[in-house]
Amino acid sequence: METHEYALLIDGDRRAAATMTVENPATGATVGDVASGDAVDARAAVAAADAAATAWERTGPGERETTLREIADRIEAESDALARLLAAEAGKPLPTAAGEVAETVAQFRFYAGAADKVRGDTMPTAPNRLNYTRRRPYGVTAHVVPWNYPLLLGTRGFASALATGNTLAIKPPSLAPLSTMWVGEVMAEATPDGVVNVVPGPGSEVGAELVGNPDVDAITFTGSTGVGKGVLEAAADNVTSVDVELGGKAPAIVLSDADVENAARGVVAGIFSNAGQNCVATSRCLVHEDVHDELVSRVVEKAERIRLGAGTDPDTDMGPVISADAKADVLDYVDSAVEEGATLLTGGGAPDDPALADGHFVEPTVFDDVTPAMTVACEEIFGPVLSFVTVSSTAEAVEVANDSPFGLAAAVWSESMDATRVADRLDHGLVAINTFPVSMPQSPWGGNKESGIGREGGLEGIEAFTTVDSVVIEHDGMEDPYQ
Ligand SMILES: NC(=O)C1=CN([C@@H]2O[C@H](COP(=O)(O)OP(=O)(O)OC[C@H]3O[C@@H](n4cnc5c(N)ncnc54)[C@H](O)[C@@H]3O)[C@@H](O)[C@H]2O)C=CC1
Ligand SMILES: O=C(O)/C=C/C=C(\O)C(=O)O
Repeated sequence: METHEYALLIDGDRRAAATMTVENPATGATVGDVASGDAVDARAAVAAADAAATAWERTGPGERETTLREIADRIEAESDALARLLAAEAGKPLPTAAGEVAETVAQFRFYAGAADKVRGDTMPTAPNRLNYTRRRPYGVTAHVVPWNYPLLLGTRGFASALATGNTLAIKPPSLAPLSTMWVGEVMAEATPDGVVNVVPGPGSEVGAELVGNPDVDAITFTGSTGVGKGVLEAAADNVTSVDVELGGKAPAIVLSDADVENAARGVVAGIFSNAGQNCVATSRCLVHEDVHDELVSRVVEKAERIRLGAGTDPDTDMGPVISADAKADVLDYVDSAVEEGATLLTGGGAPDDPALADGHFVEPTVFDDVTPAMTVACEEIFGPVLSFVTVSSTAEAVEVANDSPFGLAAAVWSESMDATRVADRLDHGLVAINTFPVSMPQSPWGGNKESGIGREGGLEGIEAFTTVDSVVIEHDGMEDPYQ
């Protein structure tokens, strides 16, 4: 298979550095090599973005719209190859990778269309006075990107920041960095030098420098809650604007009047897509006792039909998890559930197929008899492990769903208005009814409580990357205040 090589991308230059090798988590085969930068490189990226900021802000929205459309067209033209690269480096099935590339293109087009719709307000104040607001880009924006949906999650920030006239310093994920490099190169080629800078490297060096650099004006970070709290502290030190999207423990609530087959499809897709490595993965299913048996049997039957394999194999339904460490963590959670008294219904280990022996595979795993206090019902697993918690009323389902430090996403299945009543009471930033949570370019995205601060996506992405200045005009001159 073709391999990919990427250098650091700073101020329009491709700069060499020590490299790190990227492996396919399904096979261990080398997918490519990427330069690994350090704090000095990250500072150079910020300096380049700072130097380019004023000129980029002063381009008209029409020019930025054209640029974003060019980027979208180019990614679309290369979408098959980019999807194959993403499938290889992240292990996700090709249709999932292709869907992520398609959404990347759609995000660039959405924000291209939004570039000339960044508006302010006029406010009534006093008879001879006009007060209006204008939105301005922050300036230099730092983007720390995760590996689970590097294109979808990265582009949400890249496209809205560029459309609103900001410049970018990007830290791709350390695992699966190559597709971010690809999109970074496309963006850099379409924009003046310094507008887009990309520095892969260790999070503790490159990421920490970007989020702690006083010349960065806004930060967007997606990743673990632990690292996210450190990012918030670094932002506080410099009083930098910051959005963080962190961990989750999404409840899938199935009420007694749900269409059980529809719910089973949604619960299975919600937990097993991307091998459960999804911050909105519906990893705890709060099922009403009246439909418990039917739902559980349908879910187990579907989980057992999922075909494991390499992302690049067209027969694959679910790929591996991202690394050997991730696999060990997921299997530790499985052990904890067994020790704490849950009933293992299917899966629970690595597959015994010798063809999968070189990959970090975990079987689709389903537990029943889970209580809300068990570790698997409380902590983010980031793997293909579903826990059934039985509830006996809608009120109990809402209480259990909200009793979590996380508040990112939830899903509700019901054929009645109970679905919207429940949605109304959930303290989660994203609620899906009769489907599972998915991202769309038009929709705001983000979490409550420890799942994050701020919203990106949709027109909220425009707000996330602009500051509001208020301008007051006195039409008839001032009275002398000292007379
Ligand atoms: N909300 C989400 O979508 C995601 C959640 N996670 C959660 O995090 C767990 C660990 O995954 P990781 O990729 O290791 O997440 P992480 O939080 O360690 O890393 C996320 C990104 O931050 C960077 N980073 C690391 N240390 C940093 C620092 N001090 N300052 C700035 N940036 C830094 C990393 O290089 C990476 O690009 C997962 O098992 C999952 O539970 C991970 C990825 C995405
Ligand atoms: O829309 C999807 O399929 C997945 C979206 C996942 C995220 O936004 C996330 O993990 O943060």
